[in-house]
Amino acid sequence: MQNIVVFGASGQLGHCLKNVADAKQINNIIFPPENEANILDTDVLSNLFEQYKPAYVINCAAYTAVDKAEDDVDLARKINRTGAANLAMQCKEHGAVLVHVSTDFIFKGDTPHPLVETDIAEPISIYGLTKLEGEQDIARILPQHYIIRTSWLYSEYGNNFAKTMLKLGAERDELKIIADQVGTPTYAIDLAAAILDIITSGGENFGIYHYSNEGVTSWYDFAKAIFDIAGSKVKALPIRTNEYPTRATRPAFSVMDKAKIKTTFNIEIPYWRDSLTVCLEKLKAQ
Ligand SMILES: NC(=O)C1=CN([C@@H]2O[C@H](COP(=O)(O)OP(=O)(O)OC[C@H]3O[C@@H](n4cnc5c(N)ncnc54)[C@H](OP(=O)(O)O)[C@@H]3O)[C@@H](O)[C@H]2O)C=CC1
Ligand SMILES: Cc1cn([C@H]2C[C@H](O)[C@@H](COP(=O)(O)OP(=O)(O)O[C@H]3O[C@@H](C)C(=O)[C@@H](O)[C@H]3O)O2)c(=O)[nH]c1=O
Repeated sequence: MQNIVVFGASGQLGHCLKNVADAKQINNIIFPPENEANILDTDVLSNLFEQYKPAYVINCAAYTAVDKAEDDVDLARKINRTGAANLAMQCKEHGAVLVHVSTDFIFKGDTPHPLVETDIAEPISIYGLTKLEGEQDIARILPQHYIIRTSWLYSEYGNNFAKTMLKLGAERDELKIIADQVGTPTYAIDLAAAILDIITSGGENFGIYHYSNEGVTSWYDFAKAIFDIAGSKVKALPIRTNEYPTRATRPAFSVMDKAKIKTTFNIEIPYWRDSLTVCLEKLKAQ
């Protein structure tokens, strides 16, 4: 099999891809460090594509600070839109397939049903808008793409809600957590495994796919599960969105329908609480 190159290798999902690729003994996968693989530097990209001649490129590089993006629009757009477009152009020139990771935050969050890939995207934050622009540029430039929208990523790596809850839970007696934003957490290790399964299947079912863990929850219930499984004594109090003001607005409902990815690639998706248990066990063992 030809080379796979991962951009954004030091981030949360990049780490998980490395972990899963090692476990699956996939050896033809390259993880160049960010300082040697800036997706905004087209000369650097050109050299990397010449050097590794990838058949597949996985883009995990992104501006993911949702609140900060509201005041840092130019940089968020550069990384989430221009960076994604740069990779698509390089892929087009060098005959590579691009696997790009996107987000549930491209949706407004007001549908009465789990979101399917063809539902209208209507972002309500700068992060969501710039991620959508990235998707649209890729689709325009490169038909050979997989855009995988995921939600509420967490793992033992990087910064994420699960690790924040464990940290705050150890410092405080009680925590107020939003209970009226509903979605599905995704263990980044499960997503990494799904991405590598799609690539190694070698098919050409290009397009947009939704992937999260199975089930539905709120941030409050997610936090409660984290505390229960970890044995934390902290008291979690459910609150409404307006009781926890944030710079960016987040979707109230961003549960995604995964039928397309499951049937196309024959993927089995774990239930969110089962995967959370696995992750918390790994964190405990660290
Ligand atoms: N985290 C989440 O909850 C969710 C994430 N997603 C999407 O999943 C993908 C992976 O997210 P996740 O791993 O959590 O994100 P992280 O923030 O952990 O990782 C993003 C990585 O991108 C790197 N990066 C930023 N700018 C550039 C650049 N110009 N060139 C190369 N690399 C760059 C960052 O490096 P540095 O740290 O040095 O800036 C970082 O290593 C992203 O596309 C994100 O939008 C989707 C849904 C949920
Ligand atoms: C820390 C904290 C957060 N919250 C709320 C705020 C917010 O609505 C929700 C999650 O907060 P966070 O800031 O950790 O997560 P956030 O950065 O909003 O997570 C999002 O990240 C981007 C990258 C995505 O693509 C999304 O899918 C989603 O995972 O929990 C509380 O209610 N109480 C708290 O103590």
